Amino acid sequence: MATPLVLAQQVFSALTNNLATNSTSEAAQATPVPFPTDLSSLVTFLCSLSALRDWLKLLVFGFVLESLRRLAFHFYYKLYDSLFITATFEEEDASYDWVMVWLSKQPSWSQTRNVQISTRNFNLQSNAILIEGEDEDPMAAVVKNDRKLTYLPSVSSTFSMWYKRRWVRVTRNIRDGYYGRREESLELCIMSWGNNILNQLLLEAKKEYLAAQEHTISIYVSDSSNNWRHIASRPKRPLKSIVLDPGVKDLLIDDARDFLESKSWYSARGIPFRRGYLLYGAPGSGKTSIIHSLAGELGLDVYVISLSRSGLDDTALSELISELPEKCIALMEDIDAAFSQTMNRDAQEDIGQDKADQPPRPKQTTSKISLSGLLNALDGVGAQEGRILFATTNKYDSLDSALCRPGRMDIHIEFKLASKYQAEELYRCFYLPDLESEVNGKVAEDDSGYSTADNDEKITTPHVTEIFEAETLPLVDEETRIIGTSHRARVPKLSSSQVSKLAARFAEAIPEREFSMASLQGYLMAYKIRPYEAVSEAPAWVEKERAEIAMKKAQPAKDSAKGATKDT
Ligand SMILES: Nc1ncnc2c1ncn2[C@@H]1O[C@H](COP(=O)(O)OP(=O)(O)OP(=O)(O)O)[C@@H](O)[C@H]1O
Repeated sequence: MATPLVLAQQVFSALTNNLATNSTSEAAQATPVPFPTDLSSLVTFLCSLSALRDWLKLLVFGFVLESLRRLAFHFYYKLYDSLFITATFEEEDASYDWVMVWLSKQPSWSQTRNVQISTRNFNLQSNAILIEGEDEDPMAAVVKNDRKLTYLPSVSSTFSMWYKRRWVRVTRNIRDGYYGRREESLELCIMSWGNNILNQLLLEAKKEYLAAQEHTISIYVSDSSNNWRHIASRPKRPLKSIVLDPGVKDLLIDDARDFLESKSWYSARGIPFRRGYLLYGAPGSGKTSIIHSLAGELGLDVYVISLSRSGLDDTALSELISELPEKCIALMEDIDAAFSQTMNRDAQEDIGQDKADQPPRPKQTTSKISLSGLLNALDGVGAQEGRILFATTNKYDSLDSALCRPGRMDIHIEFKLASKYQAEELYRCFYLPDLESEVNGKVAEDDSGYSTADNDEKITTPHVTEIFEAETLPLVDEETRIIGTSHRARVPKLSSSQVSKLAARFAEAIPEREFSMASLQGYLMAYKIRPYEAVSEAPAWVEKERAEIAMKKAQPAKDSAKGATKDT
């Protein structure tokens, strides 16, 4: 049997003979080359083969070339990194809006030859962004809050601009995200050694944005991918415009303010820095309104957690709550509605036990949230510190006591139907013009809502209704009937003592705790410019409403009686 050494020698001699045949050297053909036995002679031997030598040269040359290329790129990126700061902003992030608004305000954009013209307001109230000269447009003065035009960087193109004597390259990209969704991003590349310039730019953009948002609150909801998404900015509602029983508003605002200032107190005692308020009671009594108003007063954004959102389960809810920012209002409206069955831990046992003589009714749930999932999300390890939770419900008694206990819901406030006091205050809110000026920080003389009519002396007479009768909408023709009041009509100028007197009379006509504030507001809206009639016609309205409510109550009884007759 041939040993490996013998085999190697045979292969070697075949190879050398072959190489020798190809070469022209006769001598090489005649004298066989001895097989090298040590390493150095093997290398010398290999190098003596010219083809192999060429391959080796090529290999070394390629290696050196590739190394040089890599080195050059390495130094290029190093230099680029130290010369340029690159920042990317994703569309769903708030910082994207800041920078877009900031960019739209840069004068250099109006000089650019390739821009996108947009009417998007980036969640701002209209006039925060606008193109030069738009304010001088006479049309803009008439239609005050129309959509303003802005210059924006066009998509997928690159622009250069100067910021504080630094060269900045702006690129706006669009790519296809999940589920075919279009995802936008913005890239700023600033030529600067230090990071400070990026911080300055961001601070400037944020400051400008927040200044423009001063009179608004931002509302966020969760989207189908379980991310918080900004959906709207609403004007702040003045606390004054919400009429609650005496002391309720003060209690809420003082408590929330004190909580926000007590972070160190909580951490010193190891108590989770969270506060929960449960507002319950009659529909249309101002629960949601006071929450939005408080958000404005405290300068917090509102994050609406819709427990009945499809696809929301315990894990997703936990994730959502843990992603709340520090210091915000989390709002869970109609907390009972996520669970169509009675919302307590013994719910399973309750199923079908409403009526002993009937077969159990299968109860449907629209939500995948369980009560324990909700409780864990509210105060589990992932729950955000510093948040204020507001939950509202019309069915207080159906809530589980675990959900309502202090630590989760620290303060429970009942909202009842309107008292006489609330009716009186609501009337005053409606007809006193001061409130309007407080909201906008100026007197809105030409706003149709509360501005004065130029026929003062006529209006203050007791026969004022006749004047306004003439201002209501005329009949267009014989057949067309229009019900309502023209918006061109003006409310009469009333002194505060007159309003007080009328408000007291109005409150007299409204029964205690029988109607919701929302229905009273609806009634007063119909008499927006007729304060005297709002008072004189209130008793008739009360009777009409009572009759309607009685009829609605009687209807189900009638229907079931009809059903019973049919069955027999
Ligand atoms: N106390 C109040 N003061 C002033 N306006 C009120 C008050 N209560 C209700 N309203 C008005 O009624 C409307 C409905 O109010 P809101 O949505 O706050 O009631 P709610 O109690 O949250 O009702 P629901 O329980 O049905 O959600 C709003 O337009 C609001 O302006």
